[in-house]
Amino acid sequence: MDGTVNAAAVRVGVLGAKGKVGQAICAAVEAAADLELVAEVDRGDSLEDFVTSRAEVVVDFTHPDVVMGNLEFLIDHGIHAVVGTTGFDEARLDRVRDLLAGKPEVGVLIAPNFAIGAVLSMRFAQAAARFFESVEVIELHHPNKADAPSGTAYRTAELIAEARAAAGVGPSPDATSTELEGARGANVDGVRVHSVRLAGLVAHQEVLLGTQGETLTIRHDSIDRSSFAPGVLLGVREIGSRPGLTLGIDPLLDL
Ligand SMILES: NC(=O)C1=CN([C@@H]2O[C@H](COP(=O)(O)OP(=O)(O)OC[C@H]3O[C@@H](n4cnc5c(N)ncnc54)[C@H](OP(=O)(O)O)[C@@H]3O)[C@@H](O)[C@H]2O)C=CC1
Ligand SMILES: O=C(O)C1=N[C@H](C(=O)O)C[C@H](O)C1
Repeated sequence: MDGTVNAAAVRVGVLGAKGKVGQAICAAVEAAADLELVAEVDRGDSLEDFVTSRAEVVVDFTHPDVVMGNLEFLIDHGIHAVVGTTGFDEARLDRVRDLLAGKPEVGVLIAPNFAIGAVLSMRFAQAAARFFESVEVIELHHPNKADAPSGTAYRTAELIAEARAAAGVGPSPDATSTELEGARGANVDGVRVHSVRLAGLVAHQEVLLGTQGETLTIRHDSIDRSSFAPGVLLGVREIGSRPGLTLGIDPLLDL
């Protein structure tokens, strides 16, 4: 919002603009010559700001409790959405599909992780999953994170489980017969997912795979929230030509 006018620039709004990721996205949009930051909305502001500012695409990094209402508003007003906020299960995705059915020209991109390394690490884990007897996921985040496990870990576990099922690989061996509740983590489609919350961290994940005489660790670290910006900007540039629901940035990267 520096007053420079580029008539061809995509008009971008940010929801959760004062949040940790929202601030990084606002800075990245402002630095991009082909994008114009036209609205910054946070708690207490009105979603109508996106209408009055004629935003074409809105980026949402808010909270799982409010993101569905935001999407309802944006789709209803014909505004494309790029969503990083977590908390999307199948029921929520179906609801978004229903909303889009009434506005077929609108595009919504929902991605559990916009960092290129995280996207690749999920792919690597998916590819490796069928070759190892055992697999567990450990995600490590800053202590202000609202949800556990992370959306990325949840999706990683789903992809691993799908790959193992398709290859006919059985469950990871585990002889545990007594345990303190929670000691073995959450069970996502048969894959154990462990959540660490630690001051000083940003967003990190390890996929541990093990089989006879060897282990493989696939680790990704977002050491700064700017890691999410290139993927988000790619989504902002592309979503106008991708009506309907797009899940993950993989198709935008030709993965
Ligand atoms: N897909 C991805 O690549 C990534 C996804 N995320 C996800 O993004 C989300 C946000 O993360 P993060 O930035 O760390 O969280 P923050 O809490 O730092 O930021 C969220 C912001 O949204 C604001 N907010 C809350 N409710 C509303 C509302 N109804 N309308 C407008 N603004 C609102 C918050 O205000 P207040 O502080 O007053 O509550 C806050 O400023 C999380 O779900 C997180 O998991 C995070 C990183 C990467
Ligand atoms: O809350 C965060 O910080 C992050 N949330 C996303 C998730 O839940 O996977 C993406 C990344 O891990 C950072």
